[in-house]
Amino acid sequence: MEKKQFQAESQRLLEMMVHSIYSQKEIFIRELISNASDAIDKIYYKALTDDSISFNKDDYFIKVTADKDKRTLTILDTGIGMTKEELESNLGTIAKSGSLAFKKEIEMEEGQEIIGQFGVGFYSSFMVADKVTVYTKSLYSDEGYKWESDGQDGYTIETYDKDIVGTEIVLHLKEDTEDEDYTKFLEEFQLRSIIKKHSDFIRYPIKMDITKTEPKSEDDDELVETTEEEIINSMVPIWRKNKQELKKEDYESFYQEKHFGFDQPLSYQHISVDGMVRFQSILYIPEQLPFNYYSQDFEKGLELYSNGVLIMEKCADLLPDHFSFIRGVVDSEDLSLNISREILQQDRQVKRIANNLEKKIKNHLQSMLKNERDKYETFFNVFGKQLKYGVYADFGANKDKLQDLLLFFSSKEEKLVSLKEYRERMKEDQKFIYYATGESHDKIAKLPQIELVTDKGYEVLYFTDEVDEFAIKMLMNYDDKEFKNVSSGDLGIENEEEKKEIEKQKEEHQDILKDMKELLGTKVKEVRLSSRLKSHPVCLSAEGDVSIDMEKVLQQMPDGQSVQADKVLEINTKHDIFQSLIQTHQTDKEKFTLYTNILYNQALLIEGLPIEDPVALTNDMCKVMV
Ligand SMILES: Nc1ncnc2c1ncn2[C@@H]1O[C@H](COP(=O)(O)OP(=O)(O)OP(=O)(O)O)[C@@H](O)[C@H]1O
Repeated sequence: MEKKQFQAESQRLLEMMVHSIYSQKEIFIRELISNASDAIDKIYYKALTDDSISFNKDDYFIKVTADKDKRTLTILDTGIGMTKEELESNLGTIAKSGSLAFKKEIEMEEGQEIIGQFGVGFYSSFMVADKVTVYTKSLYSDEGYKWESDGQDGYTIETYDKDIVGTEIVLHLKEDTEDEDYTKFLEEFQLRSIIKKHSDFIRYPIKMDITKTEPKSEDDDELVETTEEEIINSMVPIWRKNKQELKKEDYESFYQEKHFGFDQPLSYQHISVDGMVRFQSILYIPEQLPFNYYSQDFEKGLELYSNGVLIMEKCADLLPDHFSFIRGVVDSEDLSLNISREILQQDRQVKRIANNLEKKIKNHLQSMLKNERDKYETFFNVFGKQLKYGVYADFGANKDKLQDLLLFFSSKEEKLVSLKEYRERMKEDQKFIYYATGESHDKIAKLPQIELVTDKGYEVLYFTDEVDEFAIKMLMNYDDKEFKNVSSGDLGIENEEEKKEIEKQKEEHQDILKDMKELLGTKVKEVRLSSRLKSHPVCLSAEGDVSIDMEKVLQQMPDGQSVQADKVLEINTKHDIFQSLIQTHQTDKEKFTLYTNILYNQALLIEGLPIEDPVALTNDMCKVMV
C-alpha cells in the first residue's frame, strides 16, 4: 500500500501561526532575541568540545536598532549564523527547529540550555512586519546570504557580502491602522521596556542606542541630544546570584524594580532547589495590604520564567489561596512550555514547584513567628485574615498546615498569642479553649458572658474578625482541646455546688421560666437561669453550631437569610431584677410581661442585635417609669 505524506498549505499555516498563536504582538521581540541568544550559545557550546573555536564572552552581543524613517527594526547578533541549507530548512520550514536539533546533536548537560524548541518563534515577526530580511553568515561558511520573505509568497535566498559571522534580521514594519499601532515598536522608550519586560535576563548583552537630552556643558543651559550605545538588560538575574553576595538593599531594589508594591517588602526569601524539580525563586511578603487585596480584582500569582525568559506575569497555580499575598519570581528550566510560551501545559513540574514553595513559605512564616515576633505580628495584622480564610476554605483541607500560624488577642496577655502558647499555659483542670466574639476588644471585655470565665482566671481569646469563629469551628479543637464560645452551652467551669444550686432554683422557679418563654414565643428557644452571669441581669446565649455572631455574618450573605442561632435568654438569679420578676409574676402579670420584653430587648442590645420593634420597647420603658 502506498503511504502518502500529509500536505500542508504553508501559506495558510503561516497565517494561522501569525494570527492565532500569540495573544500579544510585542512577543515577536522576545522570540527574535531568544533566537539571537541561542545562536550565541551555540558557539559557546561548540567551543566547549572543539578546540579550534575560541569563545570570548565579551565579543558576543545582541543589538536592537530602530529606524523611524525607514520603518525598520533590526535585531543583530554575533551568534553562529546560518548556512544556505540551514536558512532553507530552518526559516523555510514551519515547525522545524534547528535549535532543537542542535540540542539533540550535542547532548547538552544539566544546566546548559537552549531556548528554541518548536520552530515557530521566528514567524511571529510577520505579526508586525510585511517584509522580513535576514542577512546571515555561518561560522562554518565563507559566504553570507540574504533571505527575504513577505510571509505570503514564499521566500528568496541569494548570496550576500557579509563580513562578520552572525545574523541580522530586519523587520519592515506594517503601516499603522485604526486598531493597530506598529510605530510604537520603533519608539525608544517602548522598545526598551518591552525588551526589559521579556528578555531582561538573556545572558548576553542586549545593546541599544539611547538618546539623552543634556545641558551642553556644566555652565551652559542649552540642551543637546546625545546618543550612546547602552546595555539595557540585567543579564544575570538576582535569583541566580550567590545569596552571600546579596544585601538586603539588593532584594529591596529588585522589589521596587518589579513594581511588586509601593511599600518596602516586610520580609523576603531566596530559594534555590536542586532535586526532583529544579528552580530558583525570590519571594516577598509586602508590608502593606494591596488596595484591592480583598476584592475580586486582585490576582494572585508569581512571575514565572523559563531560563530567564518571562513566561507568565502572574502564574496563579504557583500559590495556594492562603498565601496569595506573596509576590515574587520563579525561574525553572524544567517546565514544559506550549508553543506560544504563554500558557503552561498541565504540568507536573508546576505542581511540584507549587508544593515546594508552599512548604517553604510556611516554614519562613513559622521561623518569623519564632524569631522575629514583632515582624510576624505586623504581618499578621495585615494578612492574618487570609490565613484564617485558608483554615476555613475547602472544607478545612489546609487547617492542619495553617493552625500554628494563627494569632488571636488574649484577655490575659492583652496581646496576640498563638494557639500553642494558649494551650501550653492552660490550667490543669481546664476543659476548653475559651473565646468570645464581638466588634472590638473593648466591647468583648464588657460582655456579660465573659465575666465568670475571666474571674475564674481562664484566658479568653477575643475574636473580632467575621471569619474567626468560622475558622475555629472548622478546626474544632487544638491539641485535643475543644474550642468553646463563652456564650454557648455548658462552659465546664461551674463547681458541683453551683450546679446543684442552679438546679434547685430551676425547679423552684420553673413557672416563671415557662411563662417568660411563652411570652417571647419563637424569639428564643428557652429561658434559663444562668450560671455564667455575675453582675449583669441578662444575656443571650446560643445552643448548637450557629452562634449569635455567626448568625449576624450569615444573615448578611445573599443566601444566608434563613440561618438562625438557637437563642437562650439567661437570667441572673443573683441580680435584684430576679426578685422583681418573682414578685410581679405573683402580683402583677402586666408588669411581668413588660419586664420580660424589656429584659429580652436588653439582651439583644448587648449582643449588638437589632431591636425588632424599637417603638414598642420605648413605650414599655415609659410604662415602667410612670
Ligand atoms: N538569529 C539566528 N541565528 C541563527 N539561527 C537562527 C536565528 N534565528 C533562527 N534561527 C534558526 O531558525 C530556527 C527556527 O527559529 P524559530 O524561532 O522559528 O524556532 P525555534 O527558536 O527553534 O523554536 P521556538 O518556536 O521554540 O522559538 C531556529 O531553531 C534556529 O536554528
